[in-house]
Amino acid sequence: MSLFSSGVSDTAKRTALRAGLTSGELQRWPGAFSPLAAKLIADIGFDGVYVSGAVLAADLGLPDIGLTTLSEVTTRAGSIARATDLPTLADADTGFGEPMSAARTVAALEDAGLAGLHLEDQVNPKRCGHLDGKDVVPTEVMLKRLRAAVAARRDPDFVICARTDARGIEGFDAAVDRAKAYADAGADLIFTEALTDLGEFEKFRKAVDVPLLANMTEFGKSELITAGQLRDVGYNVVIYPVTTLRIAMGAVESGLREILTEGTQAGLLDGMQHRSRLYELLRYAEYNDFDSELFNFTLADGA
Ligand SMILES: C[C@](O)(C(=O)O)[C@H](CC(=O)O)C(=O)O
Ligand SMILES: [Mg+2]
Repeated sequence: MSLFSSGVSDTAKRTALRAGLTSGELQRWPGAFSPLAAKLIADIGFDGVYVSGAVLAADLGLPDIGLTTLSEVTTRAGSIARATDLPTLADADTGFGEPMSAARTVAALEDAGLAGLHLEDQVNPKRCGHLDGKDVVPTEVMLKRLRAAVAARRDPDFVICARTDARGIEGFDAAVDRAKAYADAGADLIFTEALTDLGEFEKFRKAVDVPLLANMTEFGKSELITAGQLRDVGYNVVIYPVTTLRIAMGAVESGLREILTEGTQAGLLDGMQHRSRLYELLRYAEYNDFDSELFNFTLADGA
């Protein structure tokens, strides 16, 4: 029975994530801004779920500048991970402090049912990797962060992804050098932040032999490259971190404006997720196995 939480064990999800990384197929992980969005991502047929730090902060009404705490991230990421049978990777920013905090972050996210996390080499306070003015710590400092994280891991299948923000600061070659050092320190996956175009993704792929993750965030420094192109150059994972939130908020904003001017939401019904689709995603009818009084209604046409 997997109504109340995922039917797939944490270990099986981590094994699935690792199998995806070595499958030779591009793994596609959209960001889920909520547990419900994670259910939709699985239903549509994606390979995994991403929990974005930027989205988690925005959802709390905050900018993505390292204000969110380990507890906030663990609680929300855990709720998202539990809502789906897919593996979920969480954005752990810089690890919420010094290396020992990065280690504790691994323990907390393992306990919360995540399949993996990523740690980045930015200084605190961090900022979005696609903004100017960010900075990175020396390689040695990031290696301490990573080694602490790797040492804290109890499930050997829990994936530790290292993100380098160095491309926009120290240049492409420095980013490659850092990626190699991070892989040597035990990172299973490298997040190549803010590369500019397909040529750079291709060059990065040729320069290292560890699994690579591409960030297709909108309105940033990277050209929006298709899954087919990323697959062809040999990338292993693509995330669409903020995309579902941007889509939803775009629709919410225009809908709110229409309600304000028209005085009704009647013209918006076609664009809405129908009540019946929501109930399908929530598996509402199956809760009847516990209590047959729960789903004893029929939905009115057009309701
Ligand atoms: C991937 C990212 O770390 C995130 O938190 O989702 C962000 C995305 C964004 O702000 O567009 C980042 O690239 O820094
Ligand atoms: Mg982030």
